[in-house]
Amino acid sequence: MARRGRWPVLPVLGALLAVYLAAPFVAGIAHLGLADWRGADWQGLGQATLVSVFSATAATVLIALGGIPLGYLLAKRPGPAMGLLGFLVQLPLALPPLSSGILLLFLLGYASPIGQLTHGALTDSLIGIVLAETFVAAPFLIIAARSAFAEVDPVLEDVARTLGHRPGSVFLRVSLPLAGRGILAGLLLAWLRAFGEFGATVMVAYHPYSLPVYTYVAFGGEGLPAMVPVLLPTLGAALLVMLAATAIVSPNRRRERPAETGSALPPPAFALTEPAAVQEFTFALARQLDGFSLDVAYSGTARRIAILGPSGSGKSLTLRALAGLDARGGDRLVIGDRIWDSASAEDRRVAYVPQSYGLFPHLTAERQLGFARDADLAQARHWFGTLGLAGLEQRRPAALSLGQQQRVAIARALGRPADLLLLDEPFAALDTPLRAELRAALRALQREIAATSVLVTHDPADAFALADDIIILDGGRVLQAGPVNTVFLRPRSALVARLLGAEGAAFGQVVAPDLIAIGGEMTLAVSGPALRPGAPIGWTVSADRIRILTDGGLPAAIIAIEPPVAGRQRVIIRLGDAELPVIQAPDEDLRLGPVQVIVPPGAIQIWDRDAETPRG
Ligand SMILES: Nc1ncnc2c1ncn2[C@@H]1O[C@H](COP(=O)(O)OP(=O)(O)OP(=O)(O)O)[C@@H](O)[C@H]1O
Repeated sequence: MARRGRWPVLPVLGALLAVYLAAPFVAGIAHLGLADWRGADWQGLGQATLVSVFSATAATVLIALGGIPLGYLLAKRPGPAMGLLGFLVQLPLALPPLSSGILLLFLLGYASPIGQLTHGALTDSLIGIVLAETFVAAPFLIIAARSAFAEVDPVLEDVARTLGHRPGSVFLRVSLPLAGRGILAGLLLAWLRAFGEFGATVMVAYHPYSLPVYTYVAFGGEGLPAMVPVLLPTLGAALLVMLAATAIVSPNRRRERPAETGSALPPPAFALTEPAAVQEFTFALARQLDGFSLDVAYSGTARRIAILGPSGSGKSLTLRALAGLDARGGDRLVIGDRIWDSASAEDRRVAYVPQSYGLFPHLTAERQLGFARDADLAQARHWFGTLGLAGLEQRRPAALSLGQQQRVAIARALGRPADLLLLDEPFAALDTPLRAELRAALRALQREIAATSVLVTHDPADAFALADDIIILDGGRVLQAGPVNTVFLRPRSALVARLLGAEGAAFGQVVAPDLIAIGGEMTLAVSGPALRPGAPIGWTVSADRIRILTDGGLPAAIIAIEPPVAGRQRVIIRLGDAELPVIQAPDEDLRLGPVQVIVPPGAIQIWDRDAETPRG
């Protein structure tokens, strides 16, 4: 369809408004020549300007003192009471300033109790101007501060707590710096609003003249020609503050470039150390949330534990509870000789690395390392170097690749005394080669540290590589826990087998403690704990562990061949009564029909169907 002849409506509408907004300034320039420069009352104008600059600055200081904490509370403590408070403190913004002035007179005027107590000092005085300006301008800062604090990622504040910082210190070292730009912009806006305040000021404090009141009086006495000199201080202040605001809110001029990932990583340099002493690790945690309840428990002596479960099963909640975040009464947490049942996050010796790594965007890697309240900089630097990060000390997180960010977070977490290393989905954001590289680095690290590590993952491969014990979660409950191998070979149910990566499931019966019948008069030798002869079982095999041969294996048949995807080919075989997927390298010679297969006993997962929970 022809588009010619169409009016660009949106640009025209925008341009019209822009022209209207700029036009008064142009008109003002035209009046410069007509202005009565000689007759101007420069002394009166100077005094009024001083009054306005002083009062706006004093009001802004008052607004900052109360408005920044108020903005923080409004952002971080949601609830009906805070909602009501937020509504109330924004009301002055909605009121015509004259009405605000009347309300202030009810409160502070001569006839009010406060007015009588202060002998009228709060009206018709410089203090009165400051109070009127504070009332009208405060919402600008409160709103800006609330939005700026709301944008601070709560994970960063959580991480700061696990690094030993109390709430006041978290506020000063994390929340305030990160919200700083928004707050500064709000302060500038509040100053401008206070500087230009007329309506409330004229009601509360007609004297001494502030600049807007002086302007009004001069206009009434001398008319428009006297106005050009009067406009100068106002325009000057507005220009200065606008320039400052633009400089504050404009994005970082200097953009650091993230370093390369993958093969550019220097190899980790771990030392070989003696295995750490065995210690007890026990926890029992319960949380009742809106629509989700968590009730998990574990007890063992493994030093490397993986929590595996599908999305939304409660893995991160469990990890947060172990870190002492959202601590509740009734928790049980024992590690070695330490009992942390009711210890807060600040007091637990945990190294917590959340899924997003939780690096503070305003700090260089070096300063992240020294951030913990009880940071041992030498130890943190040791981990920094060991994890192959040397040379990146002065980089901020934005200039680090994801893999590097993860390792900085681990070095920071371990750069202080820690008995428990908590890692939430450490590889979730990484591509496959980097994943493998960092998995190897983490494995080496686990050997070197004395801390017990708990790794949250939804990938069974992570659990096999990095855990001795595994806890399988679903719907906030533990489905099974125990040594990785045992849980793999003897999952409690088909669901557990599936969560451990099994794709198909078949039925059979135990013939001997290490032999199962799978239909078609076939039997399979299996490994793992002894089975109960006669028991009905479910069984499956990891799809990538079955080998298809032309000769020398068990008789089977290929019943489906799927096209190769990403260098892997999936076929379905029939073995006994079972139909199982097999994943292997693409093979052009594969045909439907009889084949032979090898099924390693250690790849066969078996569960007792009598004992299987109904959920499976
Ligand atoms: N503060 C909260 N209030 C209410 N429900 C919550 C809260 N935090 C988490 N949940 C709910 O608790 C459940 C478990 O969340 P959790 O983050 O622990 O899952 P997860 O197993 O880590 O999932 P994923 O693998 O997707 O990260 C989810 O249904 C989630 O919506």
